[in-house]
Amino acid sequence: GLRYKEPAQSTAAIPAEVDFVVVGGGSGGATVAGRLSEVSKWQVLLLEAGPEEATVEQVPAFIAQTLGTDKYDWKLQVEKTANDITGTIPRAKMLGGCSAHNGMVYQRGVEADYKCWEKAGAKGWSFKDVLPYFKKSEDNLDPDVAKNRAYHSTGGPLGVMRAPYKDANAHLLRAAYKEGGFAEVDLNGGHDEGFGWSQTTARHGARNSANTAFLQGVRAQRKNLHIATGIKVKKVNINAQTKRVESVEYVDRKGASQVVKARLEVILSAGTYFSPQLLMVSGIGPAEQLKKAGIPVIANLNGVGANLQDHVLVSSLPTITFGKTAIVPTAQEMLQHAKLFKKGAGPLTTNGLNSMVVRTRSALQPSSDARPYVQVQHAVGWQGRNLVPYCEAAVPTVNTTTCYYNKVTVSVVLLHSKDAGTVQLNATNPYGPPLIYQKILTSDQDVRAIASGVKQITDKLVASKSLKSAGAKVELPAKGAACGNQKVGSQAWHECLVRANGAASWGHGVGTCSIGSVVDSRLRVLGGVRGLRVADASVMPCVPSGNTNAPSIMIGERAADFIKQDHGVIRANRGRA
Ligand SMILES: Cc1cc2nc3c(=O)[nH]c(=O)nc-3n(C[C@H](O)[C@H](O)[C@H](O)COP(=O)(O)OP(=O)(O)OC[C@H]3O[C@@H](n4cnc5c(N)ncnc54)[C@H](O)[C@@H]3O)c2cc1C
Repeated sequence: GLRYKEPAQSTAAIPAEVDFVVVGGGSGGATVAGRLSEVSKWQVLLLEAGPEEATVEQVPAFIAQTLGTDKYDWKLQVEKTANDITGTIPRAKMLGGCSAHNGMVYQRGVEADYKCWEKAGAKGWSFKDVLPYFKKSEDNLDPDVAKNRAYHSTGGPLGVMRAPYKDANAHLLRAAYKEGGFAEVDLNGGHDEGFGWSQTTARHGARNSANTAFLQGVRAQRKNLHIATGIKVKKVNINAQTKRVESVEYVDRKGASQVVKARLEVILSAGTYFSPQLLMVSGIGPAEQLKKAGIPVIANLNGVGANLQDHVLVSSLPTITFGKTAIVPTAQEMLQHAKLFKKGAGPLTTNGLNSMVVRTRSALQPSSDARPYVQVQHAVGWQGRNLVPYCEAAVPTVNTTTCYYNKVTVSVVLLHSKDAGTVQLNATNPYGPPLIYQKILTSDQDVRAIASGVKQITDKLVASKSLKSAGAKVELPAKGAACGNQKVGSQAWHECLVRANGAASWGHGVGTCSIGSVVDSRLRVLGGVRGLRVADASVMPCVPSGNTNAPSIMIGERAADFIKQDHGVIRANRGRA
């Protein structure tokens, strides 16, 4: 019932000249392109390096199918440094960008996050300023959530809903967090701390990426919207005298270099790792780096590639093995699930235990910081016996067991770190992958804060009567050899485990083209450059206290409004254009 078909690839011709070129069709770019193309007199071209969105990812139970694949993932490598953690960073390479393969969790962050943005120079980006743009996109499909009109709205292009299906183990987890003293709240409804069924970017039980929300429905009708996938942009051509953007250079499907002229503006939405690289190869960035790579300097902006902030997932985590296996379908039931999915119901509509989110302060985070430092999500897994996995029967590329599980890893995440990393140009191969230097757990403060978060959550789960009485077993994080002399379960033991077992990026990198140092508050590139903006996660000066897709889409919404205002299409106001 679920035979998988790859989407047809676009062969659209690329015009020689347009009004706007948007580079990158991810959360920010798809939103900008969709919104700009509402103005019928404007010719808008969206260039995306990856293919069309992988349809398999539209089934929430199959999230992460495309992670690590050559076709749909950039598989970025982190550079090795003496005391830092290396590894790969997943980054989607397809229309929809990371919104097409992420965990679907919809979070906006908290008010204090946007205070941090304003403090960094992002004037006019307080929570009060950005809320209308979150609401502008939103079509909240849960009436009990949507009725809170101060925070939510309906009718926007982006479906937001809780997964319609929750299995028995998810309910058990809910009981455990309640018992642990967490308030069950709407984490997008003005509450900094608490827990709840997570809101997800979905409609009718299926994923709603920025592509399916902002482009898919209008693509065929809008003759002024040109979308070309499989097209990698090489650089932006900027007049060295006037510093005005003239055109975009890209590699066509046959591998030849081509140029498209941008009459009004170019908007870079290639994401946190590629937007700064594109600026640098186009002559905007730290002069020293550009000179080393032989690139003529148009604007010496030291902020380009700096301030890389991310959420950090530690490796030493508690696990819960449940007494019962959730969702073990027979062949007959699998077919039933496929039929239910078409109606927006059943187990295929859930992103697994990603459907439960906890956000809290760490007991050992800096007390002066109003932002919560700890978020908890859950990664399901299988432990025990062999079986023919459900997902594997349905789709060809599978690396998940979301479809059934008896075990969950409690994913504890550090939301704010002391140090920031960098994205740098590779002087010997400036057009190849950029050099990524992360700063993960490089300070004692970070280790203390996250170890305390793991301890807080673990202690509550271990003490949970609901879990115990249902036969679930909570196991402490695996013991590192070096931690034997610490008391098991103590803060010192948790800190030791965090140091011994390491951590990784949670895929939420931001900040490398920050408002205030690379772009101004209207997202225009600084340094006297004209006709160039950045609109994606890279402009966030501080990483939000929550997943970063919704803020990236909000940035896309604002960028489109700034452009419409600056070109006299709408008046300078907030909310709907
Ligand atoms: C595995 C994973 C799970 C995540 N889970 C969640 C979650 O559950 N909830 C959440 O809110 N956030 C999540 N995130 C983060 C969130 O999805 C991202 O922060 C957000 O999508 C970033 O949007 P963006 O527009 O900045 O970049 P992207 O969405 O990455 O878009 C950039 C696009 O530009 C294209 N591009 C790059 N270079 C070029 C070029 N030279 N020419 C043409 N195109 C180019 C890329 O192919 C890509 O499509 C997750 C991220 C990952 C990686």
